[in-house]
Amino acid sequence: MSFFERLKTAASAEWRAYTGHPFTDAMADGSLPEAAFRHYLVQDYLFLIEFARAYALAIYKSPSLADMRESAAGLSAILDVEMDLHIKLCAGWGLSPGDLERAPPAVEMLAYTRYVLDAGMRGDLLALKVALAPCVIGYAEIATRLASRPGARAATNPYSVWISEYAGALYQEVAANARAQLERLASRYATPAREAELIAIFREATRLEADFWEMGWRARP
Ligand SMILES: Cc1ncc(C[n+]2csc(CCO)c2C)c(N)n1
Repeated sequence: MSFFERLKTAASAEWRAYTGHPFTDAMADGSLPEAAFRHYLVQDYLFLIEFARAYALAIYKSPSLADMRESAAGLSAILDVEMDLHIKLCAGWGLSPGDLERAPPAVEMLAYTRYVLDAGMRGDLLALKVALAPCVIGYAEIATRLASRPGARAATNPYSVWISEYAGALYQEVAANARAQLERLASRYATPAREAELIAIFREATRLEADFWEMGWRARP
């Protein structure tokens, strides 16, 4: 079994709660109230700013130039691609990038981003990439599942743009690269003695991802 499969198996209850959250199903069938999605997306913009810092930390923590380039590509995927989706969608509600940056941060956003940054600061690159894995690999898995639902990508679904973005080739490749890098790092730096610590980081980050959906889900009118 691959390293990532072992992490997922060890955190299977948390992984299921995250990747199968009702928020995601409601995006697929278009029934998610706009207010819930809007709250999620504004907080996700703040989340991406902090995650950009986590990728910058990963560049710093990289033992090799190849690892550095890998994290630099992730950083650019956030700053140059992913945030554009948020800016475009929020512009439709009359929100400017400045409005988004000034939004009051939710505790779920703070808890998750602080956790990942802290895991990265006290640990090595592998620990940081394990903390980032639920985010990068999870969204690719969720979007692929949602895109396979009938009507999910139809123009009548207000969430088709979001689904198509993460189910699209670009993000699928970002996730595949992240997964391959995780396997490479694990083969070099994971030892049986470290496995419990790495599983604990993965489980906690996955739980905080589910809490992030839950934050949006609670914002339903
Ligand atoms: C709560 C939350 N979790 C995951 C992602 C997805 N994501 C964040 S950074 C990144 C990698 C490079 O773009 C990806 C796929 C998100 N947007 N919000």
